[in-house]
Amino acid sequence: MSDLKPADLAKDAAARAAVALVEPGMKLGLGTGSTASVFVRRLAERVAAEGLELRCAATSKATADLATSLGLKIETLDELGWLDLTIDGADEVDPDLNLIKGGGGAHLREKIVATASDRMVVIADKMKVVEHLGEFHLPVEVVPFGKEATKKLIERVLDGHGLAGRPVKWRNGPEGGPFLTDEGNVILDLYLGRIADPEKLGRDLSSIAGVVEHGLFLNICQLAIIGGEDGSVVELEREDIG
Ligand SMILES: O=C[C@H](O)[C@H](O)[C@H](O)COP(=O)(O)O
Repeated sequence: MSDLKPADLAKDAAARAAVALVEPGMKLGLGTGSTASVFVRRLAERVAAEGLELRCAATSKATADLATSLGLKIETLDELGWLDLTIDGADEVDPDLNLIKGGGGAHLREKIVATASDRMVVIADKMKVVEHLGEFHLPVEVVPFGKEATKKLIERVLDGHGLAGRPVKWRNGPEGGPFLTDEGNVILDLYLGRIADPEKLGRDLSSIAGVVEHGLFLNICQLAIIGGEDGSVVELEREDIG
């Protein structure tokens, strides 16, 4: 991967460090997005070079397609049952290793896979590390049926969090129509700014019937590998916190 742009070097540094965590025989969850894709490429290189025996589940059709094209065999999460390790990217990482995910709309499957794993490790470039979650929009996956009523209920939740009037926008797909997730749902992006109480916001959003899943990943990630453009990596562990 000598043709990497400088901005991708940080992702590659984090991905390479994550590949070193993979052990023979592991059941592995593969994340979604540009950083997770670099990891999948590096993993495929190691598997080819070492003949590593692994079993992998993907968090999206896109990742499954990429992995398969690189010679990795993808099985369903149900076939694997439980995973040893999931490696994924993130849109924001806070000092407690809480995350915003779903910039690519894959956070539902990503959360199912991450929480069915003994360990979730996030790989990211330095730009993703924030003091407080919320500068990146918060994606919420919503069932299409009655979506405008669900939007009203979400706005009511935001009022209760002192976030009244913050923009909320249905995400569009590449063709201009609504973005559809792998599960056939739509995404409402919440442009909130600083989220003062992510735990409560997450609970309140999850209590709405039409909400399938939000992009707050709280107390799920155990390790964040943060890459720098100079190829350096910094590891932040959950045990280090507090
Ligand atoms: O839905 C997408 C995922 O949550 C991604 O892992 C996240 O958006 C980060 O993506 P990227 O590595 O492309 O910045």
